Amino acid sequence: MKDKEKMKMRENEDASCTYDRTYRNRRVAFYGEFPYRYPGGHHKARPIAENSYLKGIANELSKSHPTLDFNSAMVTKYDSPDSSIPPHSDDEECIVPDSSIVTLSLGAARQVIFRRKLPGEYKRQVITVEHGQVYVMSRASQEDWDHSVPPVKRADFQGLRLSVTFRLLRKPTIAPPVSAPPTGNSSTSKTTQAPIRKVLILSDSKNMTFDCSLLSEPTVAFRKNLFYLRDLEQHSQSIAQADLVLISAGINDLRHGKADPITLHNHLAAFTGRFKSHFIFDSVSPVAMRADRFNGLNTDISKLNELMLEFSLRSRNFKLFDNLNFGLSHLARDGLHLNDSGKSSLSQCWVMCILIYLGIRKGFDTNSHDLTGDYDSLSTLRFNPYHRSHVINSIGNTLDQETDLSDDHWDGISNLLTNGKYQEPRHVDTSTTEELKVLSLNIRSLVKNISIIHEDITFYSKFDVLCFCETNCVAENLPNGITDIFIDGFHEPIHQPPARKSGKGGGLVTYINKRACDSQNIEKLKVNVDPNDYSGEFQFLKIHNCKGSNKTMIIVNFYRSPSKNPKNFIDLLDNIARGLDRHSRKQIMFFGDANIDLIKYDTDINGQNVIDILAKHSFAQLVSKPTRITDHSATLIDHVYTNNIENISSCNVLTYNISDHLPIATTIKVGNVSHSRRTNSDSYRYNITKQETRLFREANHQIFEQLIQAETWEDVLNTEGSSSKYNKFFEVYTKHYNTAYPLKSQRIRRKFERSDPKPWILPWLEEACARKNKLFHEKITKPTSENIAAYERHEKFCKKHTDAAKKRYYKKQFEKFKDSTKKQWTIINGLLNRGKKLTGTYRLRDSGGSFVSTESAVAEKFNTYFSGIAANIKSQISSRRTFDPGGFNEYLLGPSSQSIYLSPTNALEVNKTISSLKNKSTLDSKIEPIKIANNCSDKFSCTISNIVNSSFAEGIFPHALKTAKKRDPRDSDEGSEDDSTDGEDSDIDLGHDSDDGDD
Ligand SMILES: O=C(O)CCC(=O)C(=O)O
Ligand SMILES: [Fe+2]
Repeated sequence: MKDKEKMKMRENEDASCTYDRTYRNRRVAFYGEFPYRYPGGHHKARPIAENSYLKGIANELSKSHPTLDFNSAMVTKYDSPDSSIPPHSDDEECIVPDSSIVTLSLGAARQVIFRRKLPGEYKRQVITVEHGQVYVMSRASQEDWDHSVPPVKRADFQGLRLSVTFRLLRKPTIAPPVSAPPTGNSSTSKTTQAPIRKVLILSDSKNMTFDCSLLSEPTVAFRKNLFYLRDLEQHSQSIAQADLVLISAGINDLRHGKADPITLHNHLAAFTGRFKSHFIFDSVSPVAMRADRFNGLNTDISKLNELMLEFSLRSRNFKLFDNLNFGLSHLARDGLHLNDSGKSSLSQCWVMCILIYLGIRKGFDTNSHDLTGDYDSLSTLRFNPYHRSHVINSIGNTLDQETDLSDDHWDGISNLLTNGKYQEPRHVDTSTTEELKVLSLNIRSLVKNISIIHEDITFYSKFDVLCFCETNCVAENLPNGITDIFIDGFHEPIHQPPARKSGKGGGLVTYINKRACDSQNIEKLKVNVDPNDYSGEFQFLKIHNCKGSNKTMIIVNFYRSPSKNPKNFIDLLDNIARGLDRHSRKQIMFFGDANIDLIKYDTDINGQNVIDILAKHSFAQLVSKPTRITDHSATLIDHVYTNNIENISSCNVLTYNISDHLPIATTIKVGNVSHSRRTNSDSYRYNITKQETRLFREANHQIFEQLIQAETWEDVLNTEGSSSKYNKFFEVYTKHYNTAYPLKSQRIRRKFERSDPKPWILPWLEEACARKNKLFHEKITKPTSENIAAYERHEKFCKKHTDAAKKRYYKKQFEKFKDSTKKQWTIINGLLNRGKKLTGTYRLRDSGGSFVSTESAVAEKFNTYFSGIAANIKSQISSRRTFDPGGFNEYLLGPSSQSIYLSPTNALEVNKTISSLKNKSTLDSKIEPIKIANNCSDKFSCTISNIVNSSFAEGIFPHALKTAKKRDPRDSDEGSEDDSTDGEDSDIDLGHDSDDGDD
C-alpha cells in the first residue's frame, strides 16, 4: 500500500468511516457482504465499496496476495491509552473454516497478545505491530488461541491506532446462530428473526453501570435494585415478563437481616419455582477478614453458595453462577463493598454470564485466565504466579523470551509453592549436616524479644541462620553492647543499625550457628549498593564451607520500610541482582520484608515488578502464604528469593507467635560434603537431651569423701615429671569421682517438657503453653471465630499464670537470699538476661577499660601484648640510660615491678585457692563438682602442691592444663576425642561476666 494512501486514511478516518458500534474503549466500523455477529456485537451487511479507502486497501491486498480471499473488513479505532480489545477468539461459525483472518495495523504501534488457551498448555506470545504491518491468523487456530490488544499506560501511549481486519464470511442460511435459550419460547428460535431476550438484573450493587450494549441486539436488559432477597416478591411482575433474571444479592440478608442460609435458600427455591423465567444467581462473594473478624459472615456466605449450587443442580430454571473471580482486590476499604474495579469486573461478569446463558458465548473454560484466585478463606490464599495457568503469567512470558530455563524449572517452583504450608514450630526438624536451615522473621524489636529467644533456644537452635529484620536495635546503645543480643550456640551476630538515625523502624541482625561454619568462614560481601541509598536496607554475607561442604552460600538479609518508595527499592534490587550475576554459580538467598503484598500480585504493579525483575535474574520467590495476619488483613510481605530452586527442600511459614509477622523456615540442601575434612557439624549438633546424668546426694558425697580419705596418692607422688604427675592425679581423682557419682540414665521427658525448663514453669503450665501454641497454629490455618476466640482465651490464661509463677519464683529466691547482695545481683542479672553464660564468647578489658569481645579482637590484644613485651622493656631501659650508664645489666638486676618470680606453694595455699573457687559459685547446679572438691580438698592439697612445685622446678606447665578447658568433670570420661575443635568451645573465661555488679 502506498504511504500516501495510508496517511490519507489516517487523516480522514473519521470523515470516511462510519462507525456502527461503540464499545467502552474502542469504536468499530464494519463493511461486508454478509452480516457479522460475535459475542457482544452484531453488524448488518454493508458494501466495502462504500468506503473508498478500504476498497483501495482491499484491492491492493487481493492483488499482492491472490490466495487470500475475504468479503468483509472491520475497522477498529484505538484512540486512548485504555482503548483495548479483551482476550477473545474469532471463532464464530460464520467465518469460513479454512480461511485466514488478516489484520492490517495503521498508526501507533500496539501490542497484540496471543495466549494458548487449552487447559494445561498455557503459553503466551506478545507481538508489537507497527504502522503498515500485517498479521495473519488462521480461522482454525482460533480454537486453541485467543488474542487481545491490551490497554497501555498513559505514559506509553503513542497515539491513535486503527486496525483493519479482513475475514471471509459465510452467507447466513438460517437465523443467526444463537442457540435456543431453554425457555418456553425455544420453539420460535429457528425462525429467521431471532427472538428478543428480555433480561432483568436484580442487584444490590448501587451505582453500578451495566453496559447493556455489550449484549447483542436481540437482547434487552433492564435492572432494578434489590436490597434484600426476601423482597423478591416486590418485583414479581417484572420477573414474570423476563426471559432471564439475574439475581445478585444476598449479602444484606445475611448481614443486616440476620437471615440464616437455609431459610434464604428455601425462600429462593420456592419463589423461583413459581416462574417460567430462568434465573441465574450470582454467588455471594466473601468479604475481607477486616469486615468479618470472627468469620461468621464468610461462613454463612459459603454455606449459602453451597446450598444454591446444590439447588442449581436439581432445578429446572435456576443456575448458580459461581463468581470465583471476586477477591479482596475488588473490595473497597471497608472490605465489604465493591470498589470501582470490582464494579466494572462485576458488570463484565454479568455480561458474560448472560451471554453464556443465552448460548451466544461458550461457557467458561474451567481453566479460564479471566478468573483469578479464590479468596474465600485464608487457607486458600496463595501466591503462585509461576503456575502456568496463572492469569498474569508474565513469568511465562519472561520464560519464552528472555531466559532459556525450561518449563520444568518453573513447574519446580510452582510445585514448591504449592507444597508450602503453615507449620507448627514443634514440627520443624533440627537441620541435618546436609542442609542449611534458615529462619527469617520481621521481629519488630530484637531487644524486646531477646529474652523470648533465650527461653525458646531449643527452637532457634534448630536453625543454622537467623535473619531478623526490623530489629530496631543499635548495639552500641545497649547497656552491655552487642553482648546483650548474643544467642547461645551462635557466632557473634552481624548487626546493622536501622538506616534512620532514631534507631527506629528498621535494622538487620543475622546470626549464624556455630555448627554452620567457623567464624572465619563468615565474610561480608561487597556489592554495588550505595550506602547512602536508603530505598531499602541490606546485609550481604558469604558463608564459606557451609556445613562442612565445599560450598559458599550468599545470604542477603533485607528490609524495606513502608515509607520508602517501592519503585526505587525494586530498581535497587534489580541493580543488586545484576551485581550478583557473577556469583550465579553459588546459591544466593534473599530473606526479608519487602512490604509488598504478593497476595495482591494480580492487581499490584509493585508485586508484579518485583517478581518479574528478579525472575529476569533467575530468582524465584518461595513463600506462598500470608506471613502477616491481623484481625483485618492477611498479607504476604515477607519474601524469600533464590537463584537455584533445585537445592530448596522446603519453604514454610511457621505458626510461631513472637511479633506481628510469622517466621519463615527455608531449608536449603548443601549436600556434597567434602569428606577430606571432618565436619564439625555433628559435634555442634544441639544436644537437647543428655541421656545420662549424675546424682549429687548426701550419700554420694559420703562415698566420695571416704574414697578420697583412703587415697594415699602414692601413684601420683611416685610418677616422674609434672605433666605425667598431673595426668595421674586427674586419673585417680576421676576414678573416685565416677565411683561416687556414677552416671545414671535420665528419666524420659514428659510430652511437652522443655529441654531447657524455666524453674518457674510447672508441668501443667508447660502443657497449657503447648496447647496455646497449637491453638495459634489453628487460628492461623483455620481462622474461624471459635478458633480465634479459643486461642485468645488460652493465651491470656497462659500469660497470666506464667507471669504469676515467675513472680512467685523470684519472690521466693529473693527471700532465700535476702542476706546476700551478690546472689541477689545474680538473680537480677538473670532476670535481665545479663551475665548469662555465653559459650564461646570472650570479653577482655583493655588497659583503657573498654571491652573487646570478638575472638579476633581478643587474639589481637594478646598478640600485641606478648609481642610487645621485649620492646617495652627495651624502651624502659633506653629511657633510663640517660641517667643510668649501667644500662640493662643494672636494670635487670634491680627490683622491677615488671618482673615476675615463682615461689613454691604449699598445701595451705592450695586449700585456700580451692576454697576461693567457691566465691565464683552461682545458682547454677553445675557448680556441684567444685563444692565437692572443696569439701575434701585438705585430703589432696598436698598432692597438688607437689605437682605444682615440680612443675615450677622443671619450668614445665602440665600439658593437660594448656588447653585450659573449663570442663565439667562429669564429662571427663568422654575422653579427648575432640582436640580438633580449635577452641570453638574452649572457654578460657576472660572475665566476661565481670558485670555481675559487685565482683
Ligand atoms: O486490532 C487488532 O489488532 C485486533 C482486532 C481484533 O482482534 C478483532 O477485531 O477481532
Ligand atoms: Fe479478533
